[in-house]
Amino acid sequence: MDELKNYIVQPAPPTVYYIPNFITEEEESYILNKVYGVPKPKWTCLSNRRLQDYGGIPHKNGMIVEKIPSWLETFMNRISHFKLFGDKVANHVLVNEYLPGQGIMPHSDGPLFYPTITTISCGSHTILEFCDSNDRGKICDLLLEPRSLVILQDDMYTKYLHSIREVTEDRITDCYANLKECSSKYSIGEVLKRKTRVSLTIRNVPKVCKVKLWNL
Ligand SMILES: O=C(O)CCC(=O)C(=O)O
Ligand SMILES: [Fe+2]
Repeated sequence: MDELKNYIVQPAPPTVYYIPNFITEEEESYILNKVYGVPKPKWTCLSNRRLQDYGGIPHKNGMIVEKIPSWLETFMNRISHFKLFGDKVANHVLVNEYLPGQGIMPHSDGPLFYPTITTISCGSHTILEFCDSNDRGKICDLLLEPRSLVILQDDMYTKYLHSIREVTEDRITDCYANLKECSSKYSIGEVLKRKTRVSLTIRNVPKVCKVKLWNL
């Protein structure tokens, strides 16, 4: 945790860490190859995005644990190293794919996860927006660059909702809370076109059940 203190995003409510270039370009291509190399049934298709679950499907009675491929474990270990999940390690990865114009409605990740979200972005930037859960008033926006890691905890997990707007481009404003932490230097007014973004959301599901499989 201590090594994260240089990455805290100050104008945002507690707590946001933003690490640009958390992975290299080679690792980004490697992740994209693995994500697109799965058999088609691995994808769950929703109306406005596709996703893949690794580690199991979180459930209130406990997640039935599934073996995670070793290529993903490499990145989970890199996250677990920060000790963000109490005395536990990451045990679940949600892969989301967004085409330009796709997004996700305001929501909170809820009680099935330890209240820390860590997300690696691949292939495109996006804008992650936060709003108040009562009046939907804007709290802040974060510019997530490709290859970055964002970590959300505390009020940013429990109190506010997060969302991604269904747009194909974003105009840079000085309102992005992490603009000065970004690796690229953007000019105000510049327009960034969204490409296909694949995000890896790496979390801990505290309640798991290991089913015993009998040989009948
Ligand atoms: O893709 C992202 O960065 C956010 C995904 C998300 O909020 C979720 O799946 O709960
Ligand atoms: Fe979420």
